[in-house]
Amino acid sequence: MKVCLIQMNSRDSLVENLQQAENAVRSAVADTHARLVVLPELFTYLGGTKEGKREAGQVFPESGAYRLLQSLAKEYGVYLHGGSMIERDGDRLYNTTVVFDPKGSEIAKYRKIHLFDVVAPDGAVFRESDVFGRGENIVTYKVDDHIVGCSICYDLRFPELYAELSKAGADIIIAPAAFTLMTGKDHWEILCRSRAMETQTYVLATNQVGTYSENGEPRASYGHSMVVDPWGTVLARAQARTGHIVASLDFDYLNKVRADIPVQRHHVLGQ
Ligand SMILES: NC(=O)CCC(=O)C(=O)O
Repeated sequence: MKVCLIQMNSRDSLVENLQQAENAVRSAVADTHARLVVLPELFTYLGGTKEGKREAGQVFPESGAYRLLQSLAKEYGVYLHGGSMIERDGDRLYNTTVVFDPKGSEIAKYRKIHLFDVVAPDGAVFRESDVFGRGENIVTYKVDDHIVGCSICYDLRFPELYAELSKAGADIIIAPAAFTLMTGKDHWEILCRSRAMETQTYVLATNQVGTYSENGEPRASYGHSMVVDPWGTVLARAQARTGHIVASLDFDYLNKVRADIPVQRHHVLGQ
């Protein structure tokens, strides 16, 4: 199965971000003919202000970002994993992934479980829970015969979520992200490779890249989106610029890794 990860530089303009995403999906599909295409976290609106986030909130299924992804999935006949967008449900906002199948039908919706409430060592303050409600459900869906598990960005730091997705049968786990430059340079690759090795799955980690601002403060995302195989090897890696990467997933190889080191059968604690 061919997969394509799109690395974007989203900012605080919904209109410009949707144009950027549409152009990126069109050129990625034309270039790679991938079966599964993945966008990054908050591709519709990143940073900005609390009011801006509320205005950019998308009501499902009628709002623009939802319709755009639906029509692109159908036009190209691909599975489109919509990174995440700001979802508005009544008064509440969520950081939400929506996934469409090649007919343009919604097949999964995942709300980010672990919200990024952190003061980074460089003093940058992130308080996602000031804006977003927390998701409560573990979500998987199927691409052809393969189960795909959903996570978003900070979720990468919580191996118990990945263990649950693995128990649910995931062969692929997807992590759209807006991982910070500051933390990403030290942690991103190690986290992606660790989660892939522990779960013996393909991890598709699609990051934002470049600068934006949040409440007037400068922010930067790390880039370096990557596809990691179940052995922990990086199959494809983006640099620190917008664009896309492609990789072919080999499920015979996945089965071999699981047969060689059968960790899923050897858990004795907490399973
Ligand atoms: N958007 C996020 O969840 C950021 C997570 C992050 O940068 C980290 O270091 O963790």
